[in-house]
Amino acid sequence: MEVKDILVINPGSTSTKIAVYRGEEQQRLLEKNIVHDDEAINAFSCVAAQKDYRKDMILEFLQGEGYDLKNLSAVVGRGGMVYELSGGGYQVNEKLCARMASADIPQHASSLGALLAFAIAEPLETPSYIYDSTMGCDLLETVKITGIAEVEKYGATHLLNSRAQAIKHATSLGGDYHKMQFIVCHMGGGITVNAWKDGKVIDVASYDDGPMAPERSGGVPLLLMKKLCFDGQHTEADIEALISGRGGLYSYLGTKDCREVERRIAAGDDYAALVYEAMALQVGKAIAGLSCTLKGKVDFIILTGGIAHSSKLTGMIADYCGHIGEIVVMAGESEMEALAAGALRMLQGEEEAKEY
Ligand SMILES: Nc1ncnc2c1ncn2[C@@H]1O[C@H](COP(=O)(O)OP(=O)(O)OP(=O)(O)O)[C@@H](O)[C@H]1O
Ligand SMILES: CCCC(=O)O
Repeated sequence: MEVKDILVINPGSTSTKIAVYRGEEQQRLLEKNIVHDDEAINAFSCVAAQKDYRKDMILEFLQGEGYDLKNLSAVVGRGGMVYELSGGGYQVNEKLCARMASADIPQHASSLGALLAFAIAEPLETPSYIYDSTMGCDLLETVKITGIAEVEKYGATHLLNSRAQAIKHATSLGGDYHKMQFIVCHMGGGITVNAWKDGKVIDVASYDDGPMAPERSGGVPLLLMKKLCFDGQHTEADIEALISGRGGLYSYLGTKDCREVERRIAAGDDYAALVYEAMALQVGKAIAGLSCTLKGKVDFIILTGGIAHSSKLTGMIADYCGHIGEIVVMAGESEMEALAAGALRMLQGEEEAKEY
């Protein structure tokens, strides 16, 4: 089939990134990072309720650019927090949308990817997809055992960017990432670390059990968490915000911006230096833990995401875990290109679009 354009939608907690890629060459025609007003976002009762607000802003932008939606061959969104998904791509249908909007899954802006893609594509009778959902890991059965029989570990991670960077690095080595064993640590507002074998994520240190991050708590000793949960002062929403949104660096230093933390350290702020060192240590410990899942055979360790721009932090992490394998810094992310490339493969039948 002739591929015209692919609209890519990547919803984040504070912004919706969109881009239009043209044809098999994937030439980027348009792109925009729509930044949302904090107050507007906070006024919604849940993430799914933001769908029409964000959809209208996307359509307004495209209309303003004079873009004709009839040129779209597909719309692809970031995959969200549905536990049952595995890696790769899915066709979006009503059942998947209902699950992404359900209150039973963790609240995360990525779940809007399917809802927005479907809402825009459906009236155009155009296919919609998600690719590499945040929950699309293939955890080992042993990894799923938590220590409490009622609850099973799930794998929430930055799968999309991790796979994109791993493919890039493996290709630069002249290899196939399916045949390599490695660890990817994505460091943005949240930090997640994942272990890869046979082209799949088999273990994860996530934002609720892994390292602290600019706005995430990471794993906190359970008895201390129990105390906070039952102290009569914290609501469920407060606890959720401490885990994701107001935890991590923000909780200690009142900022989520690592550049600001580094400015404070340079100005002699010992407390900022202590907290930043703790974050580097926790990342190093997560990488070391995952090297155990890979039984010590680690071909490389990729540090990626916005914070990987900091040579200070990547140096501190390498200091803790450089003995485990070669550290490769790939700052930033390639999520938009990865979504477009996934959609193109599905449109062309090179990769199966799974059905939920
Ligand atoms: N040059 C730099 N040095 C240090 N930190 C940086 C630099 N550039 C960006 N950062 C930090 O990267 C973080 C944001 O990263 P990024 O933009 O990848 O996150 P995000 O997209 O908001 O979240 P996520 O990646 O978790 O979805 C911020 O803490 C920011 O301060
Ligand atoms: C859930 C994976 C991405 C994140 O931590 O935000």
